[in-house]
Amino acid sequence: MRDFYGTALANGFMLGTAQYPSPAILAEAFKQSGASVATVSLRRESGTDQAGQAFWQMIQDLGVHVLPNTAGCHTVKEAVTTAHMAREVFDTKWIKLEVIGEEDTLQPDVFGLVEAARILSEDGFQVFPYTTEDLVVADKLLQAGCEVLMPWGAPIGSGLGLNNLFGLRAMRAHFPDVPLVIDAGIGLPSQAAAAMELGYDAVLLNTAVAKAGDPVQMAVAFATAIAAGQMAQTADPMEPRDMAAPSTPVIGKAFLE
Ligand SMILES: CC(=O)[C@@H](O)[C@H](O)COP(=O)(O)O
Repeated sequence: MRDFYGTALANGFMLGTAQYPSPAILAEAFKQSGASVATVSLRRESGTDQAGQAFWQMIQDLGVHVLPNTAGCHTVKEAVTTAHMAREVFDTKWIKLEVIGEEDTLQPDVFGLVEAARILSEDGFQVFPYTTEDLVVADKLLQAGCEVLMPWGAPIGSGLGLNNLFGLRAMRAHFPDVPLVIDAGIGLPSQAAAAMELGYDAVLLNTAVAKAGDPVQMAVAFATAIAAGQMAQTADPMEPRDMAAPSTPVIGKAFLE
């Protein structure tokens, strides 16, 4: 697995912290799954009141890498301000940058995203941009200083999985050295496994775990699938072929060697 701004993660499971039935279930989902990164929205949780402080403390106590995000920001200014607040609260340079451009799909405003990425990178942030699978935008984000890209699987909260396999595969092939994370829209562990099999370095998801009937069990299922997908990828999977090929050996030739 590629490093994220020089940080090697124990696994490719990045888990969101919103919408759980209770803080105890959230904590247990992290503990049992071993997810290595927790992403936190500063705009949804109040950082100043007592409940907000307790929530931040609980996240810190999970002992995982914290990736604050700018979820809910619609302008460059909002996103940049939120990133600054996040750096103060969590004492980290990491920021998952979201600049939402369209309400029905929560599609990123890629123009605002590139601008905000440049401003934050120049200010010393290590930016994880939530983007589409557009290769031109990806290039602009890299030029703006991003060293990680996070293309969407599908719209946030949709659970539709990997909507554009061609685009996601092309992105992996086009940027072989860039750490890539599928962010958003993942509904099932099998989709997360497929992302890792494509050669992605991590998967970030929230809704599919938090909204499951049993979030803890679902988090473990995702952790298992992500590990399996990564293991399969490094085992050099076979190339699919159009024609049949007998898998039963001819007599007297059981092995290739
Ligand atoms: C938590 C977070 O950062 C979300 O904005 C993220 O994109 C996850 O999306 P899903 O809820 O679709 O998994």
